[in-house]
Amino acid sequence: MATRQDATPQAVSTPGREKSGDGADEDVRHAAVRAEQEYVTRVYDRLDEERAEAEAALRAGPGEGGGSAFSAQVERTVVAGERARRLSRLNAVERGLCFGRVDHRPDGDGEPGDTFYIGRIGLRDENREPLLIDWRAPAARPFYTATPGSPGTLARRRHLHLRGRTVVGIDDEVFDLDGLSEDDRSTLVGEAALLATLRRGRTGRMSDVVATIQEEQDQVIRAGLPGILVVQGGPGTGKTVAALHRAAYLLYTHRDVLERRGVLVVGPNATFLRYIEQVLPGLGETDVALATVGELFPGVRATAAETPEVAVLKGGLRMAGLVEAAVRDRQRVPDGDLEVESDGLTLRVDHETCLRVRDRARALRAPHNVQRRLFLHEMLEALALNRAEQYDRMTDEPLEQMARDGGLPEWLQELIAESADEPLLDEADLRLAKEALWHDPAVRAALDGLWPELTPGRLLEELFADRAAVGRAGAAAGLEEAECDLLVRPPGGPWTISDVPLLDEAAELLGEDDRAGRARARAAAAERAEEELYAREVIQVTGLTEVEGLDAGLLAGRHHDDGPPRTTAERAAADRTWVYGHVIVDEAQELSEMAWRTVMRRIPTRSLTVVGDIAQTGSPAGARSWEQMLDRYVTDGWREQRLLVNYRTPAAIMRVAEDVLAAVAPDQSAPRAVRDDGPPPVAVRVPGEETATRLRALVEAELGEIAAGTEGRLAVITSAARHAVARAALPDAPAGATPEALDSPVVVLTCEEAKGLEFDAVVVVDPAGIVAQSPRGGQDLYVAITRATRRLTVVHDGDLPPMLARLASR
Ligand SMILES: Nc1ncnc2c1ncn2[C@@H]1O[C@H](COP(=O)(O)OP(=O)(O)OP(=O)(O)O)[C@@H](O)[C@H]1O
Repeated sequence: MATRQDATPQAVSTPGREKSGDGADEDVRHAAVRAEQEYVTRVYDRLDEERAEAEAALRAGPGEGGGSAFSAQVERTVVAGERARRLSRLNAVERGLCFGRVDHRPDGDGEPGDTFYIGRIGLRDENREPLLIDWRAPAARPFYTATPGSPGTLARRRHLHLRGRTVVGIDDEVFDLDGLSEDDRSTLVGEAALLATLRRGRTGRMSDVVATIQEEQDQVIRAGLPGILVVQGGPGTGKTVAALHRAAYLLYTHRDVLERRGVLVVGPNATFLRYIEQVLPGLGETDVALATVGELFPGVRATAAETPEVAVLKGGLRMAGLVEAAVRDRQRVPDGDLEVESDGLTLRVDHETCLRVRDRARALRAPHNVQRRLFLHEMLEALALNRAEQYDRMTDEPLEQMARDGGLPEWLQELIAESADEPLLDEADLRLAKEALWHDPAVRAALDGLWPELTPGRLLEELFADRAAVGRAGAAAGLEEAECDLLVRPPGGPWTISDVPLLDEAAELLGEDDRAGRARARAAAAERAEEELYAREVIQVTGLTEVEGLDAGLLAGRHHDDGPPRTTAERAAADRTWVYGHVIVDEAQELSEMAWRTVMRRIPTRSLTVVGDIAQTGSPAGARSWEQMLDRYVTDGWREQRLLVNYRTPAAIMRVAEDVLAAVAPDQSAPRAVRDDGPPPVAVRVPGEETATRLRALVEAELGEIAAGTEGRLAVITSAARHAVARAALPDAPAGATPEALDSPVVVLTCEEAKGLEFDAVVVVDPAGIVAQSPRGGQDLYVAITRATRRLTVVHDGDLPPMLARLASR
């Protein structure tokens, strides 16, 4: 495990050279920057050439090639897609293209050591010599892993700071002074690259940290693909950032598998996904599907939450039993015989036969909608036979009477006796009879009533609207009566996040209904034609537009609202049964047991990265331990990697957070803060009736502090009780998980909505209310406090909760 020293690079400078302001030192710095500028200019020139080549290739279109018309079409589509993706990657890496350099020690034979430049993508010069090493390549690894204690073969690591294409600073860490050439030794400069990065103002979007990845994070990023890797770490330890870099790294190293199967990142809410979505293109990757749990069921976008009681109930594993029982409850037999009026006859199937047919259908190891086909066939057969018997009787009875009365000639009597042993209907007659019955609305309604074709939506909607049905299924699943009451609701309401795993469960048990199957077949047929069209569009768009102006989203096909899906990620997101190559779950502590079932269905290979912090669990249905959630899915366990250093929150604020954590989860420990800057956090007592005016003034003042010369962001994080007051006080600030929330200088959020985000200044309103509303007594307050990167103010009415005693009052 990395120590703090391991995780924080130590700037080592040549004695006498580290002080700025020294004229000789400035000369050295300028000379070094000039030399690096020359190299960086070469790298950008190469990038421009590659872009021009990629653009020209896309414009020219693929060659004719041999093969059938269809295979040529497929080939053209694939080639155009590849080229479009390449161009989109080249466009996405413009900012900070080259950010590092490593100098290896000379080898034993006195040969000078290798020097490599590290960047967002790999580039080669015209002689195919490496100009820039992709950050994910093995040759780049020492850039991230070398520490003063174990430098490996590195003599020096250099960070390059770029503004646009200009080198504006360099920062050296020397591991072996003797390993550097005389020239290199004379141009050493030092500056803390990491801390400089961490002090940047927040922009409302997460940025990548590819230039300053720390050793313990690097272990997460480059861990092997198979199995479950749990990344447990306190707030601000870079879990999200490491997980996203891991997605990019895995796509680079296992491209063959992952490009075909895709990578899914599951996040806590839509705002969070917007917050992180820019990171991957910056890392040269665009092939990742992002979704919340509420979006894992295609066609549903659930955002509404349940009350805590219902969320706990619907999140528990007993719901799997409930859904199963609800499905069985829709496989019925009449209390007595089945009787259906058809064509003037009362057709009848006796109760025993109904039971037998139902049991035979149930015994089929198939989902409900498939079992239904067997049920229908056998019931139609029973009805057809009954109808034939009735017709038979109608003709036979008068004849028999006539025979008894002696009114039939002998030859006719013999014929009747001979036909008595023959089946009433031969195979062809039976088929026709079943078909005819199936077209009779009365028969169809009767059979549909016994074993309906169900969609997951219909099953659950009808279940929750029917207290008696909930009671029957609930009893089978071990629910109390009061719990059944909680589940009942009128039909027609929106799906909630907790419903999504139940819909998924139902879909598994129901199987595809015919309509969905037909729609899918149509979509598949349309898809081929559409892909061809897409390729043509891309070429056309490129022909018409400057390459810089191309929408990377379009080229990558990530987001568009019309037409069938285009990329692997999009196809995967539209297909409930899609099996991903790897799944990353962020803020994973929030997932319920039922949500885990849904996620695990998407990844039967169990190649997962699970990222979270048990100490931050806010959802009442969320995890109390990783064992609770994961053990049942693996036989040979899972690996855990802990991140222990907080890169976000300054030490003074973290001390307050530690007190909160000690009070609410004494068994958990907070991460160590790497930053020790910023003013001390404060508490401001504001009587309830003055909250609106004072909050407005306070926010103004805070904005003045953080926005000076930067693009600072501020969040007001409130208890549910004070949310409306805060919104009224700040009418111009967006509230909640809206798209504008990330772009606005001020936003009003609940603790739940603030999950995973960060802001330069945080104003926490009503800490006592937040503690009271946390299902486990204060985790929400811990989350709220640790969103701050620079300033924290806590606004309270009555007494401060004792866990905040450390705050200075203002
Ligand atoms: N190696 C690094 N270099 C620069 N910045 C970093 C590094 N690691 C993390 N950070 C920054 O620290 C902040 C916190 O990172 P991140 O959001 O990934 O943490 P987290 O562990 O997911 O936090 P939480 O659990 O609170 O959501 C981000 O601004 C991130 O860019």
